[in-house]
Amino acid sequence: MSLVFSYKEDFTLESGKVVQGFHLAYTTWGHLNSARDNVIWVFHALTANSNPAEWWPGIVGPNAFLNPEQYFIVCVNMPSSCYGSISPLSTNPQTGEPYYHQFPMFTTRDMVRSYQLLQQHLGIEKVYLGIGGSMGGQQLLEWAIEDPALFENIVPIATNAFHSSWGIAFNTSQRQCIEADPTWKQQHATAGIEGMKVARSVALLSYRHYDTYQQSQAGYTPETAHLPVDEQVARAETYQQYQGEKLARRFNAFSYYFLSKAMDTHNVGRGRQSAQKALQSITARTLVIGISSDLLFPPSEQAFIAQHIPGAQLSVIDSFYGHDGFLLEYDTIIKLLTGFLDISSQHKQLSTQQVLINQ
Ligand SMILES: CC(=O)SCCNC(=O)CCNC(=O)[C@H](O)C(C)(C)COP(=O)(O)OP(=O)(O)OC[C@H]1O[C@@H](n2cnc3c(N)ncnc32)[C@H](O)[C@@H]1OP(=O)(O)O
Ligand SMILES: N[C@@H](CCO)C(=O)O
Repeated sequence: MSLVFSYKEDFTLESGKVVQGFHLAYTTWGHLNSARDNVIWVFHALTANSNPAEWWPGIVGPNAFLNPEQYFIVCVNMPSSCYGSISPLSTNPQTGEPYYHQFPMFTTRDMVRSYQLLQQHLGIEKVYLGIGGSMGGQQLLEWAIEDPALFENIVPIATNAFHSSWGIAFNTSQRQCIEADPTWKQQHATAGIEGMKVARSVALLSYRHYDTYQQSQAGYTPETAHLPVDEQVARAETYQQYQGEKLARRFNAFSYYFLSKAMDTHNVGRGRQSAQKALQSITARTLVIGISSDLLFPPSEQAFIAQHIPGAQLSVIDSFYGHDGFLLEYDTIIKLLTGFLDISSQHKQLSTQQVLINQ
């Protein structure tokens, strides 16, 4: 069910800026059981939406591993995204016009603080499993630190505790692409869209891997393969162009810009002594998953997370997809989740038995 949560009060962001209310588009699927202990909270990454069945169909959906028959599944469209939550395209109550460039950036911590208000609204006191990849994993870690008692299990995938200099450099280059678009300073919803196409093609270089391109984009497009060498067009060339066009059909340059800024500021250690200390405060059972060929969030970042969360397990999936493997390696992720959650439910039964025996 697609829903919208509206918060009417002032909401103060980490930056000190105040938004006069906000709204969150979210999806719920299934029913909260009487024990209120079947909640799965899924966090989406940069350009996805609040419907995980669309972008994680192997993992979430009817008859899938995370299914609405068994669980109450919640996913929120992150603030700044153009899929229904407060964003640069929303009306600024102070001017009556869209925010556009004046949008107050939501950090990953601000996002989580907005989700906490939705959590209260939904009457959720416990989350059985929090799961998310990339920027979704960043929010999950923030929340597991903000409110350690909330999560029973967490599975952060292909993510980090603070965004790396390498990641910030990639994001900066992408914002430079948008800034170089002559329409970017204009006040309309499609400003910067040509720049965003180039930004996406730069981003693809960090989401894929040398081997992904070698295996899926070798050679020349069939239409030009017979032409003289100076007229041939490489598959990798049209692929890069196509990916930019494809995103421009469904996304917005303002959202892209502010989300990439938010990712850059992600640091669970901010105001908490250090990232290590912050991670140490997590009490949820934790499985951290990495992708062996991830150039953007390399496995060393997941090793760092697992090293500092008490009792955390680490699994690295051997994949040639690169960072986007977290969206594509369904079968392996499900295998890992099965092992991890089986043990969790055994623990749950055990602790219930212990409670009964103690009584
Ligand atoms: C509201 C929503 O739609 S949200 C749901 C969609 N988006 C998201 O969820 C965001 C997360 N998902 C993603 O980032 C991506 O979908 C991924 C990573 C899961 C998969 O990426 P894809 O782009 O689908 O796969 P891949 O990299 O193999 O590219 C396939 C596409 O490129 C095209 N393509 C492949 N090679 C070439 C080439 N040489 N030249 C031109 N086009 C090419 C294919 O025809 C295909 O096009 P299509 O998507 O229009 O069918
Ligand atoms: N490919 C992902 C971003 C990588 O985290 C997306 O478009 O959301």
